[in-house]
Amino acid sequence: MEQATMATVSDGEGLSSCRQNRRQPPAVPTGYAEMIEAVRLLQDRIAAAAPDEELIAAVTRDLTHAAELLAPAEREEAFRISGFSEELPGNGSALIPLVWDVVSDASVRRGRVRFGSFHLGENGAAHGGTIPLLFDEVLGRFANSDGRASARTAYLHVDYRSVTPVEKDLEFVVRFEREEGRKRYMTGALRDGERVCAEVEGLFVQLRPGQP
Ligand SMILES: CCCCCCCCCC(=O)SCCNC(=O)CCNC(=O)[C@H](O)C(C)(C)COP(=O)(O)OP(=O)(O)OC[C@H]1O[C@@H](n2cnc3c(N)ncnc32)[C@H](O)[C@@H]1OP(=O)(O)O
Repeated sequence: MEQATMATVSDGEGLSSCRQNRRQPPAVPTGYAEMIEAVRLLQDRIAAAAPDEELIAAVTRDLTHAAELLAPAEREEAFRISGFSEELPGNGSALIPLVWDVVSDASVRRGRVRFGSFHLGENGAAHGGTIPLLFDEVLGRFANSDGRASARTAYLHVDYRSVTPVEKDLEFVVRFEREEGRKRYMTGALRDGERVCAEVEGLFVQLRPGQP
């Protein structure tokens, strides 16, 4: 049985990774980032398409074939790559809106994000559920950074200030406000240029030893 090891991974910017309590994921194989990009593109194309029956049948056949190819490569969570690889845009998860250019110091983290057609709600605006998804990801990673023990989201309070456009590069900023015992208080904002799209306040609670 493959053995996982505990490890701390540097993110290359002098900040400790949030992985100190997790098993180190496998190295990212050549071409993996491109595969996830292809999944993102597929999600966006499916969301944007109104295909006819012939095209639906062809796409279903090819997707089923791709799923069959991947089946033998399934691994336990500790050995998976998608969603766990901080070196990849969006951590290699096609669920999370694409996040990149992330820079941070001890108390502020900034980056860019792009919601695709996959995340569309209506009228060019991102679905309301995708915005807490983004915030949970970027606040959660920051809350778990810098050598801290694992903490989980206790609450996220999201204020939708104006519409969040899809297919446009947006900016986010996240602040590590304070730490009180096991509680880590975070805030954040998502902007389209000068316009505030959404704001968030979140509490992350450090897990007790053995807490699931
Ligand atoms: C490399 C890693 C990268 C990770 C990035 C992604 C991060 C994504 C994070 C997530 O999405 S986690 C998944 C979503 N969250 C959950 O599934 C959490 C489910 N809930 C729980 O597991 C527990 O409720 C939780 C761990 C959050 C808290 O339970 P505990 O039993 O440990 O807390 P406890 O009752 O002892 O409370 C500890 C303190 O927190 C406070 N607290 C807990 N929940 C609260 C709440 N909801 N609102 C306000 N305060 C809260 C509580 O009042 C108390 O304050 P005091 O110390 O001052 O007394």
